[in-house]
Parts: sequence; structure tokens; C-alpha cells
Amino acid sequence: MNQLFEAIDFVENSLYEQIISDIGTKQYSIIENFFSEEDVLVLRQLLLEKYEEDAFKKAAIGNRFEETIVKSIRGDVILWMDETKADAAELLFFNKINDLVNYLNKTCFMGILHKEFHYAIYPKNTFYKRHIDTFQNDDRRKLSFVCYLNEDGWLPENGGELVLYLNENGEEVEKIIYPFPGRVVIFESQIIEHEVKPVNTQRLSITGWLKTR
Ligand SMILES: O=C(O)CCC(=O)C(=O)O
Ligand SMILES: [Fe+2]
Repeated sequence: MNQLFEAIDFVENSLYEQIISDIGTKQYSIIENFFSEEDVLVLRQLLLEKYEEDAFKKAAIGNRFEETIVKSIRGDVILWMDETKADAAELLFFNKINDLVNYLNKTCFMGILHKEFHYAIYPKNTFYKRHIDTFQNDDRRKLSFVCYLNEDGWLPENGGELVLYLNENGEEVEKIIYPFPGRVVIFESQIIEHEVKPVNTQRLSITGWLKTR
């Protein structure tokens, strides 16, 4: 009986269906205005406040001794988000994410049980070299999620484009994505190599991963 209720309760969401179909066919999806202008404004304000509080740590891939190597790979500054301590603006963010996750689990049996998100700032002249988002011996990251919090009027000459390296019929193709505010990019963490090109102007975002187990 419960199952019957759930089936009747289910409302198809065309945006989520588009994401599912994109990921199924090309392993990535770009969604414009996943977050409204208002949402972006509030989240950007919050990110900048936290940055000023100096809460951000230099993004690190290894230990201190590897810092020079790290800098030559990635130059962003990150702060992990904590859903259990989320304020109103962050709750708004997590509510949208959770809604999407529930839909994916219900319709595609994706088995997403965990998630992790961090704010990121790329100061001028920083970048993130070509990489894949799964660590060795850890394949729990299923979908990568990036949401851009830049100001309106972000120009291509500001740099900082996300480049996805796609395989189309055996050929490598570069998909260039500008970090326009409100835009969200979702892609298969285990498959898609990507990089962030050098930025000429501070670049703001939230990045996260939807994980199994
Ligand atoms: O900010 C982006 O566009 C991508 C960031 C990224 O690749 C990462 O943090 O792993
Ligand atoms: Fe990445």
C-alpha cells in the first residue's frame, strides 16, 4: 500500500529529467539558473564574509612538504561546508541539493548516501590543472557538482573557464564552460578529466561531490 502511495505521490521534474538524460548521454550537464539571482547573491555574500574571517585554508592535495607541488597544481582556497551547522542561506543551498539527490535516488537508483561540499575562491592568477575528481583506491565520488557565485557580467576575458575533456568517438574534445553566476555543472567524477584555466579576476564557487557509501 505504501508503495502505491509513493508511486502516486511522485511528480516528474523536467529539470531533473534533463540532468539525468544529459548525464546518461554525455556524462555531464550544464544547468543555467539552478540557483536564482537572489540565491547567488546571498551565497556569495556568505562566502566573502567567511573569506574575510580568514576561515579558508589553502587548498591542499598533500602534506606541507608538498606545498610547492600543490601550488603548481591548484591555487584555490577552500572552506568545507557543514550541513549540521548551516545557516539560513546554506540551508537553502542544501535543500536544493537534497531535493535533487532524492530524485536521483528514486528515479535512477543512484545510491547516493553521502555528499561533501566546499566553498572555493580562485584568487587572480590561480588555476587547477587537468585532473580527475576521484582519488586512488577511493571511487565513492559519483557526481561532481560545481555552482558559480561570481557577480553578474562575468566576462570570458576574466579567464577561469572550466574545461571538460570529453571523448567523442575516440577523439578528445574540449568543452569550455564559463563560470557564469547561478550556473551549475554536474559531471561524472570517475570519468571526466577537467581543469580550471588561470583566472584574471577572483573567481567564486561552491564545489561538491555526491557519493555512494
Ligand atoms: O571550479 C570548477 O569549475 C571546477 C573545480 C574542480 O575541478 C575541483 O575542485 O575539483
Ligand atoms: Fe575537479
